[in-house]
Amino acid sequence: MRKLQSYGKEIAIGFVPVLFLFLLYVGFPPVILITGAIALLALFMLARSRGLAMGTAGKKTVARKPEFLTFEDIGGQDQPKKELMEALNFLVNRDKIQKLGIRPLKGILLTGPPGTGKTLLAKAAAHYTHSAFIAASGSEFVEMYVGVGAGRIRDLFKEARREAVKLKRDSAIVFIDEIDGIGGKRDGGQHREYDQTLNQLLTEMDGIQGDENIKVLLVAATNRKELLDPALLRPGRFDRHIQVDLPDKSGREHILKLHARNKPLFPEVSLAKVAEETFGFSGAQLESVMNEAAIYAMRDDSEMLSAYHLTQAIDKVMMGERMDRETTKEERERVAIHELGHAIVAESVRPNSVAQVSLTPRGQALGYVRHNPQQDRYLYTQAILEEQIMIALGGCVAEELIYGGRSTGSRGDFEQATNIVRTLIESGMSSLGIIHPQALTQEQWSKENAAILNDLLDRTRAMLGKHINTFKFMLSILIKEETLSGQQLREHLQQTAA
Ligand SMILES: Nc1ncnc2c1ncn2[C@@H]1O[C@H](COP(=O)(O)OP(=O)(O)OP(=O)(O)O)[C@@H](O)[C@H]1O
Ligand SMILES: [Zn+2]
Repeated sequence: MRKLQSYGKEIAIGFVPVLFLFLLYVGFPPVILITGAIALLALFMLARSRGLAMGTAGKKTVARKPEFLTFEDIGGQDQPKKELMEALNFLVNRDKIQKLGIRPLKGILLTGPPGTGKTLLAKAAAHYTHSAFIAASGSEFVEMYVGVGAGRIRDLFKEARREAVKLKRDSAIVFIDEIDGIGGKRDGGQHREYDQTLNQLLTEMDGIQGDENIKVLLVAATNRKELLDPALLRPGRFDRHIQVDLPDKSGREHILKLHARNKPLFPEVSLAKVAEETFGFSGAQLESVMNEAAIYAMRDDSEMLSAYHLTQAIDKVMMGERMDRETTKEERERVAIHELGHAIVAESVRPNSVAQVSLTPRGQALGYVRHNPQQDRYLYTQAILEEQIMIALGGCVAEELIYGGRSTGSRGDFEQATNIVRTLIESGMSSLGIIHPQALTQEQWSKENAAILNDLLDRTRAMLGKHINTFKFMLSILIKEETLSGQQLREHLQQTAA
């Protein structure tokens, strides 16, 4: 929208000299023309100072008309939406609030992982409260020169009020994404510039200045609340903290449906199934899945998106684009053994959990195991976490069993394993008992990590040792076919067990 408007302005300005020359040519007296031009210029300047021009608060700041983005356009996130609406009702029912002497709401902080819809929530909040909306990112205020950042904050709030006047609204919402860029913890006068910016923000939030008739509400977002300066978190600053998490299964289905609104799908496509298979995806990733699926459909010259296009898109968003890497025969065999290791452990600890083993290189991975959709979990038991570690270790254990040594292909697996070990320790499920994470010394950590991993490596070795023949048999299929279904794997495991 902004683009179009500013082009319009440029075209209009370009037209002025042409008109001038034309009028001169048809015999208009130059004196009248020049007087006219000066008058026009003066009118233009006046209009500008009245705030009819937009977007003066900072280079990248965007001022927009309240967009028609409503809470209904946001998938899942029922709890954050509810909490946000409750908080916003304070803004809507201002008179009532004042009569009861309730302190007006100053700021709402949205916390959560990237791509979960925090920006969308802020926009919907503007629509819900009939407010003007202005957005900026915390990174825009980090400047080399002292005072520039603070000036930009002042301009931003001024701009918000001006925008509200222009749109005849009595409130404005200022949205600052990545607020940790300005509102991070202050460390003893090191960053003077940074301090001034933050102070300015605090002053604006205290609402000392400005047009009292226009209420400005600050909505900010961060992925890392723990980095924020405590001054921002005090009551009367960000009064409401709303956690925006990754969507659960029904949330994912809702988001997929929203992004499928403008896409033709084959009738057999089940978005519920896609939702099942996209455990852990953010809203932004789900949007990407729908978009990539449409691109695959176009490549196939198909007029509609099929279930296959969606499966390909999920793999792409999860693992990266399919790569045509040149790999040697030895490498492919080792990768096959490694992936079979993950798959056989997975089938042993969680029967029916493997969907597919694949030797297709994608993104960083040379091969991968796709697991069947899991249920969303909110609680993990020690047994589940240990099984997950064993599945991660299965790759390197298989390489040891067949080749007598490991390769660099297990780095990611070890990282995953140690992350889960951390969860075990921090949840009081290790020999250290219940321990505060910050009280854990480096030495304790390394020792406990090694103890847990060695124990689980032993258990994984014992488990895979029984399947040497399965490895050899499945390897030949996998090398030939490039993929192996979970069903094929299960049938073979059953036969050898019998
Ligand atoms: N709940 C949702 N419903 C529908 N679409 C969503 C949802 N969450 C994310 N999206 C999609 O992802 C895009 C990015 O979301 P948004 O910018 O709101 O995320 P964010 O939480 O602000 O992320 P970041 O912290 O990275 O700025 C949206 O434009 C939208 O297409
Ligand atoms: Zn692996």
